[in-house]
Amino acid sequence: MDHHVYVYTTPNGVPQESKLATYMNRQSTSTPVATTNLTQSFSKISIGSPVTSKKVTPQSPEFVPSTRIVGSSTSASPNFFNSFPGLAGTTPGPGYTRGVVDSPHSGTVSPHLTPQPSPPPHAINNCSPIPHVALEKPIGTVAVAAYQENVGGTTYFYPTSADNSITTNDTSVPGNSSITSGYQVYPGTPSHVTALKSRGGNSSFFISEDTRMDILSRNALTLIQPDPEQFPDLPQEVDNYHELCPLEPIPTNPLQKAHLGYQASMYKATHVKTGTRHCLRRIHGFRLQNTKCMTYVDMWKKLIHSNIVQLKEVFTTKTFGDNSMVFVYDYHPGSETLLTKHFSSDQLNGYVDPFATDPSAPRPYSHHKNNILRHQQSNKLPESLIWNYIIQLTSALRIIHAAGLACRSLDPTKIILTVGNRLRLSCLGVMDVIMNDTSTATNPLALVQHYQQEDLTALGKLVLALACKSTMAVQRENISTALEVVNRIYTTDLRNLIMYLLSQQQRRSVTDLMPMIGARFYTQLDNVQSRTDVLENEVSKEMENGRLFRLLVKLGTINERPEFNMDGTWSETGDRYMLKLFRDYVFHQVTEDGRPWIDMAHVVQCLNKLDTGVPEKVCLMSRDEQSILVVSYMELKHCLEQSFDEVLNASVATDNVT
Ligand SMILES: Nc1ncnc2c1ncn2[C@@H]1O[C@H](COP(=O)(O)OP(=O)(O)OP(=O)(O)O)[C@@H](O)[C@H]1O
Repeated sequence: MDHHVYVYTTPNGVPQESKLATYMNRQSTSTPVATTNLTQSFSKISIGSPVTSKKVTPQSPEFVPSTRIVGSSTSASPNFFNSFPGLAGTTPGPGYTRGVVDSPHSGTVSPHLTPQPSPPPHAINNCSPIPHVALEKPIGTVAVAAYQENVGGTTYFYPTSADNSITTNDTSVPGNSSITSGYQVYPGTPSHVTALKSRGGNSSFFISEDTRMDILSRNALTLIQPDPEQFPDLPQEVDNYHELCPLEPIPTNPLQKAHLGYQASMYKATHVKTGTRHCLRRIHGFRLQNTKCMTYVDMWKKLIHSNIVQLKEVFTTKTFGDNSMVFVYDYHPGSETLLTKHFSSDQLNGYVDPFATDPSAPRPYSHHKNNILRHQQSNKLPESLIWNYIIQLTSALRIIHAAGLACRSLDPTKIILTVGNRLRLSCLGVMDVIMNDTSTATNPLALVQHYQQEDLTALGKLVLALACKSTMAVQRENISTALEVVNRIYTTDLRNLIMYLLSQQQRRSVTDLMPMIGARFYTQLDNVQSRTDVLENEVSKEMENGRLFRLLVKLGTINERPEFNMDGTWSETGDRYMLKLFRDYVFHQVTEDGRPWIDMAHVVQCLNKLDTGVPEKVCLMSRDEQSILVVSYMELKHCLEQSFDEVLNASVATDNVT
């Protein structure tokens, strides 16, 4: 059967029952919408294939009768674009403004198009001008009244409106004649980030595998719930928090004291109102005698810094079956303490604390010392890492001391580490409440200053312990050996810093440490900024992906919708029919021998053009390959927005009823 005879038998060239007819009806009845913004913004920049507004006449050289186009597409190997070089690619040539009638047949097979190669990167970036309009708003320019003309028995459809006159886009700075990128698209890894590739950069269009895995595991930890059989005694709700999940085995042995004689346990919990996760540090069996210490709690709550775990609130509760004091902090999933990271004995690697061997054993002292030295030389932490920690710790101490507070818990078990060696002080404010001595002291200021000096001594011990990879190294009897180890295997700067911190003769200050750190600050700053560059690039990729996701949600909401407002053909007619063909064009093309043709660049480019609504035209083929619609992305975008709004409005109306 000759499809074309059937197609063109009706008076206006379109069978009234056809999908195209319903589409054309929409065109003729649609109210032209405001054209100012976009046309103005398009007015200055020319694109590669300007679409002129001249009326097409039968004599026009580019006026190719639709029968030829359709006929070419019916062959086993239609090679549509190749047959008409002027139509190759997604952009029809100049003046190609007609629409070709649709067949009423709705085939189920994908149209056989000769897939075009992936758009080159420069094409992705610069193909079409980008109208700087809010992408979430319906496009405001497409006034698409249909014009039809019968020439020699063939009916041609083409828009008669502003659509055709839109050729340019002024996105440039006044006086600047450069053409900006055609539409929103991820422009590829910036060269300065490519240079950082070895340090975590990534050239894919998706988030890097390392970052993805980090985020995935942190998300999983954030959402993890305890097995109720394993923790039958966990309360359902404690104050404003629920979904409690222990972060460590709950101590059962009363002799197992963690905080000045009090047992302590840690939980992840969810705030009932905000839904945010927090970390609860519970001090078991603690009765608050004096509320004066709450002044310190308020001071701690105000302290915000990238190297401290912020204290959110403190409350007492009997929900655990005792008098417990609970300190609520930010939750940092996947943290591990400095102790577990660097000081735990690692049986697999054969790590044993060299200082732990009994110095009183019947061996010469020098033999023991040589053992330690040999051991440290092969196991030492990189000095750059130790300075990295020093910078972060002093950075935290600086603002703590400046706020008139003291850390009082500078201990490897109270410092947590997360990805990228980020370090945070995790137990702030607890000592001020438990000891409660700052509130009863006659001279609280002097007491705080005393504790600040203790912080600096604790910092010296911590650095020494890190340098020796041993918590035993800071014991009185080991200190001289430990310092000798530092002297032998690290720089004098590190030894001097430790000596300064451990010396009790002078009044020390955290600001005195800054010149000792010296130019290492610059190294740290460089590392942090480089990491920011890499992460910013990851964000920019995901920003584009998120935008495309929203677009796909809209398309998915419309395409193949079984019925809408009791209309079973809604998604197959009118604007939606174009969107269906567009979906086929983007996702369902097949090669000449029928294999699916999958090209991400094609998908991304098409979606980006749709999102922006560029004036560029696209040829959409019906599934039976009998007809072709030539529409602009601008028109497609208009259809998408209008159809989605229809569904959205209906959903709101339904919500109101129910
Ligand atoms: N703010 C936090 N967010 C997430 N996890 C944390 C947070 N603070 C601590 N943790 C984790 O909770 C666990 C217990 O922390 P805690 O401070 O009690 O250390 P600890 O080594 O058990 O010390 P202690 O022996 O004094 O109880 C550790 O694995 C730590 O990484």
